[in-house]
Amino acid sequence: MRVEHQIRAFEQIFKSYDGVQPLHRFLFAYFKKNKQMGSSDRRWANRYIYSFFRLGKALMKEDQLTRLAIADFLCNPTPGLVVETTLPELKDQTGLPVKEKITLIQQHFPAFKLKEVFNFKEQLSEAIDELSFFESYFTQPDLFLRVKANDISQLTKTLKENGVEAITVGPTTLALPNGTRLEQIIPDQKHFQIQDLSSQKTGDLFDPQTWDYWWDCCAASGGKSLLLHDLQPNIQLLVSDVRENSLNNLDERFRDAGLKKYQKKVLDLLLNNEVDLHHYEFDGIVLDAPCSGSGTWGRTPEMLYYFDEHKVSYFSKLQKNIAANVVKYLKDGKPLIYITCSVFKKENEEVVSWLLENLPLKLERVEVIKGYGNKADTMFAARLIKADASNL
Ligand SMILES: C[S@@+](CC[C@H](N)C(=O)[O-])C[C@H]1O[C@@H](n2cnc3c(N)ncnc32)[C@H](O)[C@@H]1O
Repeated sequence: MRVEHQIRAFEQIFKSYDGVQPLHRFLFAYFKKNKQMGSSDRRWANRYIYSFFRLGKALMKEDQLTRLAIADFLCNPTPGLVVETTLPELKDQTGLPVKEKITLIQQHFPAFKLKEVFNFKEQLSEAIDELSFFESYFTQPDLFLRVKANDISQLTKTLKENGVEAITVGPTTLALPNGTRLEQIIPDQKHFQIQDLSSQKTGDLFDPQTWDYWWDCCAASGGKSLLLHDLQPNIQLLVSDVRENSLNNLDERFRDAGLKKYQKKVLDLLLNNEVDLHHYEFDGIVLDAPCSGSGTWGRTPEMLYYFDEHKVSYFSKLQKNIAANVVKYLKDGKPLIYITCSVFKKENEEVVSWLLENLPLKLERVEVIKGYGNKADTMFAARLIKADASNL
């Protein structure tokens, strides 16, 4: 029977996946190896495994098939065969809003606790509304584009002609349904950047001035540098990262965006970099720090199941050490922009408190950028100004 076939495919994937690599990468290799799976098999397997992880650790005492049916019910507006056969009493309710579906699940399964979807003891950052945040896991986040204001209407039109409804969420931001195959519609991606809405909003704290010299010190492939450059094209930039291969992807993106004045270095910011940096003094530093990524798990829900909470303390220590090593290259009176895509207090407010206590910094602005109401990631950003230590 078809439903049994779907369930077997789901079970085999679940059994062979151990959470070590990102699920999308694992599935890519898995489908390549299991060529007997047709496109419909792959689509259903994808839907089931992602929905399953979105349930986090809720109702762990229920059997796996019941949990799969509950997850599929909560995450999808149309019924799958698993819901039809395992929870037939709910199969006509799949089109209801998520909130109402949660209430139905609570009625059928009184042991269901929303907070077990995000089952971590670490405290969340204070500004986060827990229930809305937990609920957001049942909705797949959107795909966001950052577009030049002049290009937004043409891009919206092209997308529409190709059957994609883009929503304008700001003067330079479009939201698209996740899974939109952009590269097939617009192969030349020179006129926009794929960047989450909350990540775009971190730019509100940058405020770069003409001819400033900024350092994007954990640059990866340069998302924040491109944002800086769009805010103020006349700046000079140093971009660095510990991973050389991530920096390799950046040249083409920068060229396409017209970002020419930059220097690139591979630097491990846990080490002493005096030899490389002794003559540098920056007008601004963006520290987009390595973190748990817990604000982005709506896109990688496997983490709700596999994340090892002990890593939060590890990241917190790393963040403090990196910050301490970069602040010495900042001019007095100039900003350090500390950013994480974490929702944990230990990586956010607690790191900022530590920075204020231990480094010559004053807090100018701090914000939890809540993406859960906008189908976006949740991020944390603080703007800290370097003060002459004698004035503190
Ligand atoms: C959150 S990601 C940066 C994302 C990037 N800024 C963007 O906008 O796409 C954090 C980066 O920190 C880098 N990183 C981790 N440990 C580091 C270290 N010890 N020194 C320098 N960079 C490090 C990682 O390689 C990773 O690329």
